[in-house]
Amino acid sequence: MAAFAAHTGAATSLRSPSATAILPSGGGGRRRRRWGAAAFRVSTCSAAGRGTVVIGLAADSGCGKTTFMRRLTSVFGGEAEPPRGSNPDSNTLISDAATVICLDDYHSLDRTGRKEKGVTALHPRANDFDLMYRQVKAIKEGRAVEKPIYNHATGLLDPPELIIPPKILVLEGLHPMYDERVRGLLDFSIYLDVSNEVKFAWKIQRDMAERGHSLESIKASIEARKPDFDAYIDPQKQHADAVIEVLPTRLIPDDDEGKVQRVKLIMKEGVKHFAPAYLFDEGSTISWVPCGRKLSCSYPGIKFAYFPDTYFAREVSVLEMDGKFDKLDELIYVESHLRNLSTKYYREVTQQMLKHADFPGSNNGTGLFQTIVGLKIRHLYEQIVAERAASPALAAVA
Ligand SMILES: Nc1ncnc2c1ncn2[C@@H]1O[C@H](COP(=O)(O)OP(=O)(O)OP(=O)(O)O)[C@@H](O)[C@H]1O
Ligand SMILES: O=C(CO)[C@H](O)[C@H](O)COP(=O)(O)O
Repeated sequence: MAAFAAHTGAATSLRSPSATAILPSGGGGRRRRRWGAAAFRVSTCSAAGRGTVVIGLAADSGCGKTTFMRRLTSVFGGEAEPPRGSNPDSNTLISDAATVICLDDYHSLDRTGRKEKGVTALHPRANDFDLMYRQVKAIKEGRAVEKPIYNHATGLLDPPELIIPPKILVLEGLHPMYDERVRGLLDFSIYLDVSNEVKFAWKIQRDMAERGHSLESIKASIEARKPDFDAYIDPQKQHADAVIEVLPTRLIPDDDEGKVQRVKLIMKEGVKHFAPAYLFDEGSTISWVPCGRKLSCSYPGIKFAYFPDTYFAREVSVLEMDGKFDKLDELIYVESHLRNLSTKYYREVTQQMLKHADFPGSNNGTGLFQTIVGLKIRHLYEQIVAERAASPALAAVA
């Protein structure tokens, strides 16, 4: 418990590991829980010292957040693993530099509570934004917190786990940009915008094949969530610094198989420490078919585009890829035509993609753009650290 004592500091929201605490309400009422030291895992991440850099990743369930997180933590080095020796149903992932927390842990209503009150997990009433704000702020300021755990296996709120401030904290989930106070703590934010058609295809693939759900129940669950998705989740994309949009292909007329996707990386201009990647010539409008002698393409081929645009009245740069790669090692040909990738060495994008060739989306724009955003976040993190090192006053207020 030495590490715990060292990090608790003055956070008023912190509780002693053996104390009784009031947790966010579940099952319709406030619940009292008692927990012991065995429930906690002391993170191997060292405290950031100069303040944690906080990244937000928003998307609906089943839109690829976990896959993106695995790509992102890999860019920083080391495998992301669940906390060791703690709750096996923890949603947290810890790697050398980053800790990823899932915002489902801030559900204030458990599964029964939501059913009783007739709200979905996407509704703000089912989530404790006050606690989310207090805890993210504490971590950003270098103080450990005891974060609740929402157990997806049981649908209950479990005893909390200790989160020690890492160098990089990633908030992944339904609502990282919903609450203005939490949004204000983010150093960078991403929204994964998967179109209904594609979302449906992915859900069917996962929930039917891996979770044994029926087609009807998947359709019903998507329909039931849609009003709250439209009201509370989707609008967050206007606040994101980068949006990865996944759409049906335009290369196959009336495609109904959903195996090929058109993916857009929408990058806000003017974001500190974030210079959008581009194709050939910054600020131009470009359409590029790389298939030919240097890139193998089977039907329906590959088409790239790059252009300036506006998104929610903000200036953005857009990179677009429609189609899929046949041979991932040939990706170097595409990589060598992209600029401002924030790579540290030749072929880094290609290497990252090859390293995770078994991840979903590795042969298309989802994997490529997630990898590029991962590199951009590493660059942003390094810039923030360098800036704080150069200006101790900045570090103090971070
Ligand atoms: N880029 C992709 N291309 C194809 N399928 C994908 C892609 N990303 C995710 N999927 C599919 O969607 C499923 C969900 O992906 P993932 O677990 O990364 O999403 P998630 O947002 O973390 O989901 P949840 O919030 O429900 O845990 C995967 O099992 C996979 O079938
Ligand atoms: O939208 C979700 C985010 O992952 C889940 O549906 C929500 O967290 C509720 O989880 P469960 O369905 O396991 O009770």
